[in-house]
Amino acid sequence: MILTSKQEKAANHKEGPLLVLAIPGSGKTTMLLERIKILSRIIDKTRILSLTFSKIQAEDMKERSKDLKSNFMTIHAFCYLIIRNYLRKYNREIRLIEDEKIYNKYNLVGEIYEKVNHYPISKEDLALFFREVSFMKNSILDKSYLKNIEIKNISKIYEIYEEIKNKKHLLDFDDMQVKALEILKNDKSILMSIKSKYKYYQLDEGQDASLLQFKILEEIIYPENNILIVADDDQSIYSFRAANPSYLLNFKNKFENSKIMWLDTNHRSGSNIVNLSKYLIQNNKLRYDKNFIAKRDKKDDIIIKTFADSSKEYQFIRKNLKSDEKTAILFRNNISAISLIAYFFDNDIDFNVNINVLDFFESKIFKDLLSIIDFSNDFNNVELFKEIYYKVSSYLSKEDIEKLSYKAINEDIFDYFYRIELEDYKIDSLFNIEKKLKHIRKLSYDKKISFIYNSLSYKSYINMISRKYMQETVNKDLYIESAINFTKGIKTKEELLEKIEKLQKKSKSLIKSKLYLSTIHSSKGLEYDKVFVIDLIENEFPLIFSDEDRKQRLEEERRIFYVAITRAKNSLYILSLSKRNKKKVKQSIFYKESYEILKNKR
Ligand SMILES: Nc1ncnc2c1ncn2[C@@H]1O[C@H](COP(=O)(O)OP(=O)(O)OP(=O)(O)O)[C@@H](O)[C@H]1O
Repeated sequence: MILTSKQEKAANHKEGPLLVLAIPGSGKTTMLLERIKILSRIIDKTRILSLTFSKIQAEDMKERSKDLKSNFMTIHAFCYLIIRNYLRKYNREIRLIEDEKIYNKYNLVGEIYEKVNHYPISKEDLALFFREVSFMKNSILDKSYLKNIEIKNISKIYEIYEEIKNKKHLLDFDDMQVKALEILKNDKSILMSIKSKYKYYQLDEGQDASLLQFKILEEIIYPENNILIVADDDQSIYSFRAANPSYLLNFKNKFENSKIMWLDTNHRSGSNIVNLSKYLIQNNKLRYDKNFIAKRDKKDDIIIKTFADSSKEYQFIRKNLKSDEKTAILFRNNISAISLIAYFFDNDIDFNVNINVLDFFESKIFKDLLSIIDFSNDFNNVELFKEIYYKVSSYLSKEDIEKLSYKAINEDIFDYFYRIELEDYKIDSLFNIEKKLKHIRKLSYDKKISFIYNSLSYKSYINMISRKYMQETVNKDLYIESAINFTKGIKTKEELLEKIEKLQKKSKSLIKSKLYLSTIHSSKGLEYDKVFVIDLIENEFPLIFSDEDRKQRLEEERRIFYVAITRAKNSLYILSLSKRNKKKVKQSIFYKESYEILKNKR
């Protein structure tokens, strides 16, 4: 491969700080790997440290550099290395509680929450707790940040969590970074040992790094500041994880003698894809303006289409798959994968999938639906009834429910309510619910779900639930459609669990297929011959839950779409639907913007 003059100039950079701002496919990673080769003529390769944000990217770099025996690491792995040095030096022990089976951070916070609030924490609050604490630590904010988070007694829970970790020498991933910075600042000998190990530093995907991560870098590169950072502010899609691209906008002031260079030639995609991405991202205002040059001669194709429903969309995808092309089907919501997977299962099409499929089956909506179905087969079950009575408009109060403690174990809940004192309107609603639940017993799971949603008032309940379930409320039709598609024709719970297990196994297995199903976030940094960006529907993509910072959020969503379309080398498909769960839906704003750009062939 012959490097362009700009790539060559960047790859030949040696001393001092350099920021390379680049467009997608401009060979950032290619240039970084070339730079290792060039530097290794004057220094041992192991003295060059290449850092990146995600494991997938670090693996990709390693894979692409095969025989370049250099150091490629995620920032987290690097922090772990610093901590290991520290532990060895002081003969101490620290335990990671990130993914330990029994004693992990989730169990620990769960226990603390229950002690403080006297009831168990919900799955959603647990995820929110760690998301916000991580954001706070990565942004180097103090704990007053937590005051505005909607979790009961969060500050107290946080303090106890920190105290226990301190006492028992436990660390989670975010602590690892905080601790690494603390060690570098306070322990000169460890700092010096790291400094003497490496001479040149490179950071890929710099737009994803947080302030805390930049501070760690600053400590180790000082005073030579031999750092090369490559970044594309238009591909910054991790603001929720405290990515801080504004640090880079300040690069010139931060480092004396720093240089900035631009890589503006796209070597990946054909000219149609490059042009579309160029004009599309210009709809964002908060960005560096850039040049876009399309280098490849090979003709590329862009197809933009709207289908009546998702099954038509899948049929179209299937018709356009070729087994010898590396192909990605990319989506904004990981829930989008569920129906697609069900379709591929039914049609014996092999694929790789990199999402945690269990998230869907553990989601509130899916669990609620299963509880209602389970109760329909077991009218004696008080525990199940307590979970569902307010989700199917029974009008029963908490006091009514408490009376169930007087019910005989084998007595039917409905019969019990009919024989005790209860208002007429409640009795009427119970008659109705009983009749409908008996009706669904003989239906297959997909039909049960459709009936529960439409005729058992679950739809009204889901519209009213708390803001914490915004994802479910906003995307309720996607959830229901996915549940219906996945359970099509399934008659028993055993059959359903079997299918979920099969899917789980599949998501963990290594397959030779060239077809990848992925969220857009996980596709960053990667490339495919053919890319389908699916489900471009208003409300589903952009996915914005509140009006707060709407403008910025929309720009971040547009960057996500931009990452998706710039993964394609030869063919790009932009696909939308006119119906979701049999309801009319509108095309995403990004679909419309793309359509306009393509129509005007600017
Ligand atoms: N000088 C070049 N000549 C020909 N092909 C090149 C050149 N530089 C890079 N490429 C090719 O272009 C594609 C994109 O390169 P690379 O993945 O390094 O880009 P990137 O800037 O890291 O992309 P992104 O930011 O979109 O992830 C790769 O297939 C690579 O082999």
